[in-house]
Amino acid sequence: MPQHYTQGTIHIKNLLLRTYVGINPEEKVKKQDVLINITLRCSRILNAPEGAIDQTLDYKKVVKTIIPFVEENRFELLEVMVRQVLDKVMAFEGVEWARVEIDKPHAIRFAESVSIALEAERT
Ligand SMILES: Nc1nc2c(c(=O)[nH]1)N=C([C@H](O)[C@@H](O)COP(=O)(O)OP(=O)(O)OP(=O)(O)O)CN2
Repeated sequence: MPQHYTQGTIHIKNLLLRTYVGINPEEKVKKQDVLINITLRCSRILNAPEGAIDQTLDYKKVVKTIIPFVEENRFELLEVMVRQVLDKVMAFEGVEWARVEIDKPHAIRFAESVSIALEAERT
């Protein structure tokens, strides 16, 4: 007996990319690691028939959109990168809600990492 699935989320975990991010002069000439975690809610994944990739949200398309966007652009404020990545995720049809968190490892002396997270909901 099929269940009544209530909520489906896709988690893209620890996508490790390199890009220019920072306000300091040396950060504008040397790429740094950024670690991206994305959680998105999409009802299409609740009942997509087996093999019917066209009836769900293809998480590979999300990843393959984010990778070039992050690696081919330059960012100063981390929150601007988060907002712009979140906008890219929300642009996918079927995404109802999403959270993007981006870590900048070793951004601050004595701290393992600094991250900023933002969420958005389709209204
Ligand atoms: N909503 C879903 N989307 C996708 C699913 C899925 O099960 N549900 N599955 C896939 C693929 O199976 C993916 O997991 C593996 O695909 P692939 O090996 O092509 O991904 P890579 O990024 O490793 O491939 P590249 O060689 O780097 O292009 C996709 N979406």
